[in-house]
Amino acid sequence: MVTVQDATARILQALYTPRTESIPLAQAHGRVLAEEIAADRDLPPFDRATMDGIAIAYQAWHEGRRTFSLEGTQAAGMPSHTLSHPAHAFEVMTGAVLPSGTDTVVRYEDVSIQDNVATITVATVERGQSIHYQGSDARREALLLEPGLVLSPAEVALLASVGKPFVSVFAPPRAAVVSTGDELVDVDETPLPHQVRRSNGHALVAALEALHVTASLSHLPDDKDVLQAKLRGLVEANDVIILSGGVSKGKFDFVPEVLESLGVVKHFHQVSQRPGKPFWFGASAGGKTVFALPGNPVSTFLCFQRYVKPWLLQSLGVQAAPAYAVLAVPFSFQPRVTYFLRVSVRNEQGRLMAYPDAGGGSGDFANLKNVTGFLELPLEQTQFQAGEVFPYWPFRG
Ligand SMILES: Nc1nc2c(c(=O)[nH]1)N[C@H]1C(S)=C(S)[C@@H](COP(=O)(O)OP(=O)(O)OC[C@H]3O[C@@H](n4cnc5c(N)ncnc54)[C@H](O)[C@@H]3O)O[C@H]1N2
Ligand code: MOO
Ligand SMILES: [Mg+2]
Repeated sequence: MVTVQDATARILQALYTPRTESIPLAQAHGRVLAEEIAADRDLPPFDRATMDGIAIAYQAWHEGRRTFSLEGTQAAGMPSHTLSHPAHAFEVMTGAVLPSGTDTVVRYEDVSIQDNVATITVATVERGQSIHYQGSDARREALLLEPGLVLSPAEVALLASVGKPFVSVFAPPRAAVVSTGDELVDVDETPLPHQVRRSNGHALVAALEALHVTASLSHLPDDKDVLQAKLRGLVEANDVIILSGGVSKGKFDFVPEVLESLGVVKHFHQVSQRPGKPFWFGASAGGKTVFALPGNPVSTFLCFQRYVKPWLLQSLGVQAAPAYAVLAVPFSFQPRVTYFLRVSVRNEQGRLMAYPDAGGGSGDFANLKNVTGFLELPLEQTQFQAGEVFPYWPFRG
């Protein structure tokens, strides 16, 4: 038996090394960047007018000039015009290059124009106003993005602006989800009175999909020989296998011994936690990682969120900040194990307040629909006060 902390440390020592792949920008959202992205030009690439109005030479204003003959219009997308006389001005549009010879933009609202002469109608004009200067956001060749970043729409914009129609991202691992159990039938089957429909595998595949990992799904019986034959092939063909069921003390819980017979070395079996105590974790010499999660549905689900997801993210170099929430009401829990309390978290004036809805044990997965995640209550404590802050493992959003 290991603690949650030991289990976490051992899992995070067994990261896999992802391959990289080049994907179109349109598919980049949510993927993890695998290359450094530098500015290919200054950002912005030229002195850019930020208001529609007129561009003047400030010195003329400073010397008392208020009326300016207009030489023409500098539209966005046109090469820079040049002012021929400091007492003149250009009309200039937002997004246009500042005409050379000018250094200040006065917006239309502060100007009146008649007979091609603009008169400034406000009392103050600052030198350089309403200009977004070349290179003021980033210089050419400046590092903008680093590997390990989960690409949001904001970075998609940046990638587009530096001319990246394709981007290098970390490829997801080849992943297989395997549920086990003779009592379980498929979703589209009608269970006999002693059977139940299997759900864990579907939940795991969906949870992986949310992380851009497409996993195969299979179901195996509680039969040592079948498990051995099928798991051998799955371990060979994948980087990570996530099993559910067959890891506890039952007469038909063959998963750990079968995995070891296939050369998957046990890193731990059993964690001092609830739910999910019978969790088994191992890796093969060939760098294959196996999470054998306890079959009770809430245990399977919790172990994925608490262990598999961080393993995957860290393998991709993602530095995910831990989340915390405030226990909203007192709670007590007796055995000295880490307790993952089901909670519904609400943001109350900027504080994430966690309201327990513990449910009816680790078989009660219907209750997961009421909650937003798990609060990790440490094994050192049995009484937990309202207002105490604990790690929080959300599974929504
Ligand atoms: N003598 C002991 N018995 C048990 C212990 C123990 O320490 N000593 N631990 C209990 C705990 S905690 C858990 S969790 C379960 C884990 O058992 P297994 O990993 O061996 O899982 P199974 O026995 O195969 O199944 C348990 C339970 O979950 C249901 N299940 C499994 N897979 C699915 C699925 N894909 N979809 C829906 N439901 C599933 C299964 O029908 C069982 O009801 O062991 C305790 N026993
Ligand atoms: O993990 Mo078990 O599900 O604690 O009951
Ligand atoms: Mg069992």
